[in-house]
Formats: sequence, structure tokens, C-alpha cells
Amino acid sequence: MTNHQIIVPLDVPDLGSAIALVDKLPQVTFWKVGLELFTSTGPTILEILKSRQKRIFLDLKFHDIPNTVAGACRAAASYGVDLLTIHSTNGKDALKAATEAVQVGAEKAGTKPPKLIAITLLTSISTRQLAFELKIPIELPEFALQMALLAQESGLDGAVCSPQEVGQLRESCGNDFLLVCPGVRPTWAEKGDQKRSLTPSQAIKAGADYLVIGRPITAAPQPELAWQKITEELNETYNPTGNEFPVS
Ligand SMILES: O=c1ccn([C@@H]2O[C@H](COP(=O)(O)O)[C@@H](O)[C@H]2O)c(=O)[nH]1
Repeated sequence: MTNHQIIVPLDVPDLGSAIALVDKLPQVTFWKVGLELFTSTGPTILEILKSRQKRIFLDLKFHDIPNTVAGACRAAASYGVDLLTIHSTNGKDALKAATEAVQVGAEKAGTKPPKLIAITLLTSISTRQLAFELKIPIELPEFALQMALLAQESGLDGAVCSPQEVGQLRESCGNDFLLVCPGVRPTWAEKGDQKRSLTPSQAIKAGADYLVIGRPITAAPQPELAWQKITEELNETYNPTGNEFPVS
């Protein structure tokens, strides 16, 4: 794993704030565009990131009937992004339709298809909420695992999961299945609305391919110092000799 496997979300309200953040953190190579920024500015931000040779995680978390999800995936795949999300709870028909749609959309646009990854269970949901609000009568780690397996059976490239479940998913889904972990918190950062966190080092050790780390960096008084602190902590854990931590 390298620093390039830390994805930073552009969770800001407008284009100006997004560009300011990208300018402030030139060392970040992988940015996430989510619901807030994409809804407010549309695809312009994607063009800006591409013109700066950045990798893009388009985190729109599609959740709808198969026909609608497929249409949205075709459109999203035409942007030439690297990662795209939909919810596992769409069900197998929609997941399969989505995997075909990203190929079609990318081919039509003459671009590489994104890796399609499924949200297993939002990292803001606690064990208690799963049982008492969502009324899902199975243990949380088992639910996350079943959602990852459903995505894998449906032909998706990977899943989004909390660092607390990534070890179990890695063991069951194998090394070729991409596992992306938000809800990552250094010991010194506030958890906020994240309910199932671990530290960056713990998440990597458990088997994550990519870490999504937002507010601990972006809401810090000096985001560049927060980035440096996180990458130094990872380097100290994974490679005390001072080189970059090992490639997974
Ligand atoms: O289960 C999920 C899926 C996506 N996210 C997204 O990741 C970032 C996390 O940001 P932080 O500031 O580090 O909490 C955010 O953009 C979410 O939309 C997630 O948190 N959990």
C-alpha cells in the first residue's frame, strides 16, 4: 500500500471550495466526489480533477430499481472515473444490470469502465440502529458480509465496508475483491457521525485496499499537516525504515 491509496472526499458545497481544497493538498492523488458536490456542481469537477491527473471516486451510491440504476451507471461510466458506488441492497437484478451498464457506458464514451463497488452497510449505522431502527434481524458483521458476497456473486469489483468488518470480508471474498474503507479515524480525530471506526493503521492491517479519510484532514485547521501526520503514522507502522509502506 502507498499514500496513493488514501482517498480524500471533496465534501464541500461548491466548485470554488473544491478547487481550494485540491490546491491546498497537492500530495493527494485520489479524490472522492460525493452527493453534495456532484448535486451542486454536476460533472465539471470531474473534468477539473482529470485535467490535474487525479484519480476519481464518484460516490453517488445509487439505489433504485434495476432499469433506473442501469441508466445512472451508464451515464456515470461515461465520465471516465476510477470508482463508482451503488448499494448492495438494490438486490441482485439491479447489481447485475449495473455491472453490464458500466461496461456499455464506458465503451460508448471510449473510456475505461470504473470499478463498480457496493456499499455493504453505511459506516454511520450502529449495531443498535441496524436491529432497532432498520429491524434487520441478523448480526451486523454477518449482514455486511452477506452484502459483500451478494455484490461479488453479481459480478461487482468490490465493496465499501467499515474497517471493523474489513478483515472478515477480506477472508471470505479473497484478495482480488477491492475493499474500500471509510469511517477511518486516527486516535486524535473526532468520530463525528461515524459509528464503526478504526485507525488508518488498523484498517490497513485488517486488509483494506483503500482508506477514505475526510474530516480528520479536510476539517483540520491545517489540512496539509493532518495529511502528513496520517501518512507518517502509517509509514511508522508499516515501514520503520522510512520508505513508503508496503505495496499490497
Ligand atoms: O459507508 C460509507 C460510505 C461512504 N462514506 C463516505 O466517506 C466519507 C467519509 O468522510 P469522513 O469525513 O471521513 O467521515 C464521506 O464522504 C461519506 O459520504 C462513509 O462515510 N460511509
